[in-house]
Amino acid sequence: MNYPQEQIKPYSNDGKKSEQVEQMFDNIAPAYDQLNHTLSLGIDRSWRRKAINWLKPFRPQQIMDVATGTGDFAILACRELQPDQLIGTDISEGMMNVGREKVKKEGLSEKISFAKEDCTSLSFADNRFDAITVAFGIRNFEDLDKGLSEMCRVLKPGGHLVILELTTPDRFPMKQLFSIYSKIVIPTLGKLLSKDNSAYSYLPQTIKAFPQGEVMKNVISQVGFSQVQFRRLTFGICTLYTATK
Ligand SMILES: C[S@@+](CC[C@H](N)C(=O)[O-])C[C@H]1O[C@@H](n2cnc3c(N)ncnc32)[C@H](O)[C@@H]1O
Repeated sequence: MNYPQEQIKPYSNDGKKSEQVEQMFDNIAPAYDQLNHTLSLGIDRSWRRKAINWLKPFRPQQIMDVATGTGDFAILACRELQPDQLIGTDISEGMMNVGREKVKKEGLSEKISFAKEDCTSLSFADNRFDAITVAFGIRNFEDLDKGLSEMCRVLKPGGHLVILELTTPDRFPMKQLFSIYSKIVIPTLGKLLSKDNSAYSYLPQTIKAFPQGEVMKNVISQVGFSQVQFRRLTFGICTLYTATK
């Protein structure tokens, strides 16, 4: 299926979305961590914890963190879940280079490795991982169905998927407040701190266009996952989706 966010590109209507997304994240990589925690007022840390806590009872040993970026989720997941191996994958080497440094500083290089992989066409064998995590990345995929199908393919039967994604609150007054925040605060601060004029306009546009809640639950189910559930966090600014293969 075609989804509206797949047509939204950071820089130009021409050219491949994935190439523009890669270039955008390479550009903003040095500023990403600071901007991320500033724009979310630090709440992203508690969202990440909730996602990881959901995985705890399953004790996954082989984990892939898709769209791992600068590795925040991978590092926390490694500390909390103590897997044998965690592979962070992403299309942006710029983002992963920041992550590689952080992993080294944290003394986790034995456990966490990084690999350049586009999630819509993964090089891993079928049934390779016990768990797959994706935090704030899936919205950028050029082909959402393909990305989800690939995750399903490389997950073991009975393995678990957890997705965190930004969403739009649907109730007063958070709906109105979030609208102002995403139209004014995010692009202005983003432009100032990242020096990329387009990146932080692209961000709110894709949040608005991306399938949410029940619609997203159906999208995840249709590629082959079962027991798909979702939970809105912080008035619906973020949604946690969980599923089993
Ligand atoms: C907003 S960042 C999120 C980074 C990290 N997961 C976090 O929680 O901070 C989104 C990441 O998704 C990556 N990404 C976008 N499209 C991708 C794709 N098709 N396959 C893999 N990674 C992708 C980007 O390069 C970027 O690093």
